[in-house]
Amino acid sequence: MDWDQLELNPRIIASVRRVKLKSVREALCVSGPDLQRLTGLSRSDVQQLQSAAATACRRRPPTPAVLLQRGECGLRLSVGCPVLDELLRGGLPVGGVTELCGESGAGKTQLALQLCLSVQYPAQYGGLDSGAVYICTEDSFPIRRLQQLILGQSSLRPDVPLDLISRRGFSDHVYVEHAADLGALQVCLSRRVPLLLARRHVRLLVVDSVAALFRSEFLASDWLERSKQLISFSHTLHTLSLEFNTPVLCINQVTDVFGSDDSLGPVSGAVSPALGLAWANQVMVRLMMRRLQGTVARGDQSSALRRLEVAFAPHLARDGRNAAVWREGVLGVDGSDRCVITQTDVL
Ligand SMILES: Nc1ncnc2c1ncn2[C@@H]1O[C@H](COP(=O)(O)OP(=O)(O)OP(=O)(O)O)[C@@H](O)[C@H]1O
Repeated sequence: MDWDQLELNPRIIASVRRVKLKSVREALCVSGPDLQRLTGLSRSDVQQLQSAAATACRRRPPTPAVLLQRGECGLRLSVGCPVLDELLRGGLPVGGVTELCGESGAGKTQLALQLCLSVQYPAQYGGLDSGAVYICTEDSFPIRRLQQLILGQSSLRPDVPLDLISRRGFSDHVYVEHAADLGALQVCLSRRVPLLLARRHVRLLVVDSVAALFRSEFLASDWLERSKQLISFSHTLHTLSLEFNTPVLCINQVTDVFGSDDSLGPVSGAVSPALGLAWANQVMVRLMMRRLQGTVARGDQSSALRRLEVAFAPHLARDGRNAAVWREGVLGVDGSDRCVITQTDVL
């Protein structure tokens, strides 16, 4: 950054130039009286100089609310399906943390893998022309399923020219990390992930899943320590997301909801995202994936019916779309005769 970029009186800039400080940042390493002595400026001139330099050097990422206000959250990462993109007004917001929660087998990992491929397309096809980093905390990375999804890209993405799909080395741009405990996660998020983001190798961060580590490492009585760690973890995610303009997707499990009288056991069919309010307050968008009582038929194939719902988001209505997991990926049920719902309780 050059001195001319600072909003300062040209007389002050001329004086500071004579001293030959290497950079604007260096001016902040010299005390006020020393700057006065070196430049011959008055105390108030030096104060103006220091505050202009500090403002210019401060890299405070704007909050999601500010980004939304400025319309900078407009950039989205497509999910790779028009029906689901329509629900999300284009896909995942690029600045902020999105949580995808749901019961086991709901299809969360399937959607996350699909996003790892979608991010690799150019912007005109809803991608960010970059790779993804996928942090596994619990299970091993589903490499076979990823390869199957790569082979299915031509069916999933009829909007993309075939030669563009076949030229992409999709699997070379998905960086897999394993973090078995909070210490390993911290190392990963503070060293390797920022490096991948800074070098523009990736522009999507997936954590699968957040609940696993925070559930296993803390006893119920450690709730205060757990909340502190959760807030510090989410702060790291927000900073990475906003500094590198990168969507962050956190997968989370759900827990059964118990009625007021615990002896009656869990309320049938009622679940709530794991990790409670301390975590819920840290995410910008919460999506929920559920398995419904029904199936979707397509030709001679059928699949269990699912539903992707917006639980909360600053820019989205609470709404949902029915979906299914196919060999080529997760697709919303689109009302055309391609998919027939044979039995369901929610439409
Ligand atoms: N090749 C495939 N073709 C069709 N459906 C598939 C295929 N592979 C997986 N599925 C569906 O995806 C489901 C698993 O989804 P996924 O692994 O995303 O669940 P999840 O929500 O991440 O669960 P968990 O929290 O246990 O990891 C399977 O039960 C199956 O219905």
